[in-house]
Amino acid sequence: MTSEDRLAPIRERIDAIDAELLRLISERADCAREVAKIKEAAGQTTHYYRPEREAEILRRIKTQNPGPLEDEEIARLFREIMSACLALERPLSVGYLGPEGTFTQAAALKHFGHSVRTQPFGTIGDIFREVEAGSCNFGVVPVENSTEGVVSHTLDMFARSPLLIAGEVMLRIHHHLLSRATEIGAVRKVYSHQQSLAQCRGWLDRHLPAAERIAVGSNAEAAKLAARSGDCAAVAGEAAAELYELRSLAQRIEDEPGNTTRFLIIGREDAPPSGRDKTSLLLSCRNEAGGLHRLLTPFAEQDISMTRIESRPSRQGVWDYVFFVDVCGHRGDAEVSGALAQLKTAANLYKVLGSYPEAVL
Ligand SMILES: C=C(O[C@@H]1C=C(C(=O)O)C=C[C@H]1O)C(=O)O
Repeated sequence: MTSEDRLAPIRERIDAIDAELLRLISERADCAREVAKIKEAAGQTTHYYRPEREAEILRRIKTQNPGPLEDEEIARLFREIMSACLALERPLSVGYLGPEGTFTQAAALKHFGHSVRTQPFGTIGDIFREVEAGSCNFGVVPVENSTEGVVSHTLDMFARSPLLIAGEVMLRIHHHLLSRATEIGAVRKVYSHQQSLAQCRGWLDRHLPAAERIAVGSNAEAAKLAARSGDCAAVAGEAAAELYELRSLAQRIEDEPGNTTRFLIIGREDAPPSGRDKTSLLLSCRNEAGGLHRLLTPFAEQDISMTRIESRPSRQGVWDYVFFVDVCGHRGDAEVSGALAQLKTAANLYKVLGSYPEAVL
């Protein structure tokens, strides 16, 4: 039997499976449409997106996955199916820190899938404003260990904004050397955001010791500049390569291979409980011995783990600080709401920034 003979029946099976998949996906889309009708009748007209429900579905898919596809891979496929089903009614509009090709755009698509309408904005402040005004349903902003260097700006915006956090996204950041040049030796200038240059310093020292390094506003901006001249390169992500038609001369050039950036989804409301949630808070205490310790004691007493604490100058007094705190659990959970009630009376400043599902993908 030739290999063609052996392939034929397997291909027939694949065709039959595809037909079945198509039928099932269409049936699923019909169900999502029914859900939308019911939500519409109940007066939910701005959007039908339910972050906690999507997180539950993705978690379940991952635990039920029989293989051979990886959990992450199968979840990504279902992510796209849900995104397409949701867009049937009205695609969500999602603002992100642009220009096109930034890691923030990649984070937006990872979280919402490719059927949303993404819209680039020049600054984090613009994204907050557009979501507040209702011209975008959600916004995506980098917050921790960011490659775009805007962590503190995002935190400071929360102090002033009524917006809430509706989700988080973790994105592995891989940097590539992108250029119109055909070989690394031809590169005289390297553009990138200063944090990306810093994250690839070792590689650049070894492979391009003589090239000038130029810091610009974003990696996408760097790719745009690199596209203008044959002896320039950008350190940027894969999306920028495609967008600006650049060759990837070296891949994954970051010095730390585990490099991950965390992004937040901001909206006019946060998310109902999904079973595995986080709550973010903005707090400050009196500037006295043991002040922070007393402030955080309710979490310890209720056995609530804190996943992050970040301090920022309050801008009100020279030595006053505000703290951005993330804890495990939803503000509606008994332990968390008990701790928050105690905290509220002890804190100078107390603001819940939102409860939302832990990142699944
Ligand atoms: C179908 C629903 O609406 C949307 C679509 C979902 C899906 O395709 O599974 C899940 C949650 C919502 O974002 C729902 O609320 O169940």
